[in-house]
Amino acid sequence: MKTYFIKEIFYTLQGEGAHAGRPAVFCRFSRCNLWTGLERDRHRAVCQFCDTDFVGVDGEGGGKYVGADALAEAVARRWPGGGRPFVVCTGGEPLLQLDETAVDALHDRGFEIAVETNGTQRPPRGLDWICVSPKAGAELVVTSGDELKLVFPQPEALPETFELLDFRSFRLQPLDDQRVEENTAQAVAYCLSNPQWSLSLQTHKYLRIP
Ligand SMILES: C[S@@+](CC[C@H](N)C(=O)[O-])C[C@H]1O[C@@H](n2cnc3c(N)ncnc32)[C@H](O)[C@@H]1O
Ligand SMILES: Nc1nc2[nH]cc(C(=O)O)c2c(=O)[nH]1
Ligand code: SF4
Ligand SMILES: [Mg+2]
Repeated sequence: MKTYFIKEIFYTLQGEGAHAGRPAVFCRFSRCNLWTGLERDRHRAVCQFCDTDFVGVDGEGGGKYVGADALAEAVARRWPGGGRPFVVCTGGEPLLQLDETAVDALHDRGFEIAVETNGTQRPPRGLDWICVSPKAGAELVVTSGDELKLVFPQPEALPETFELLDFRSFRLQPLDDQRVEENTAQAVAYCLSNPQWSLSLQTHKYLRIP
């Protein structure tokens, strides 16, 4: 049986994108192909702006889950009951580990399954919502999906490069770094001039929730 390496599993509101405000269980997979997650490696990573700790399995609800049923049970235990159960698989890069067996196990427990991915790995069949966030310098292999959410600005990944791809919506998410306010103003201006693009705020950071 396959072992899934999970940093943390927690229940909160989806903070970003089209589903912002929706209650969701977050399943954060360990590891990414674009950064080791170690601060000493950040300067030489393909993706240098990551705001997330995805190293190891030591977070709340984290662990090494042996088999898809064990993982899906751990996710299901976090859902309070009622509504349509919703899980957001993120990371790290979830598509390094999330496979069709895990998708089936989550569906068996009634979950609608969303993923947040950097778009460099082919997704398993059956996902209900695919949000791709392209990274400058990383080859994009997922060129269709539900939502394209570009962290902005990335000088080597301009919005124009993506706007003809097969996504149902296009969003700019201001880069959260020391210049987040300028980045946000620039993203607002870009959306106003290019109305194919909408703004995605990381509302959980304003709300101070996980
Ligand atoms: C931590 S990533 C994990 C999923 C996947 N590896 C990816 O990059 O899409 C989750 C989301 O946060 C975004 N993100 C990461 N660091 C960010 C930052 N400093 N500012 C804004 N968004 C950020 C990513 O682009 C992605 O949309
Ligand atoms: N509330 C909340 N919403 C999120 N949407 C995407 C997140 C992520 O880290 O992938 C995230 C997160 O970490 N927290
Ligand atoms: S691809 Fe995603 S998880 Fe990996 S370093 Fe970049 S933002 Fe973080
Ligand atoms: Mg996050």
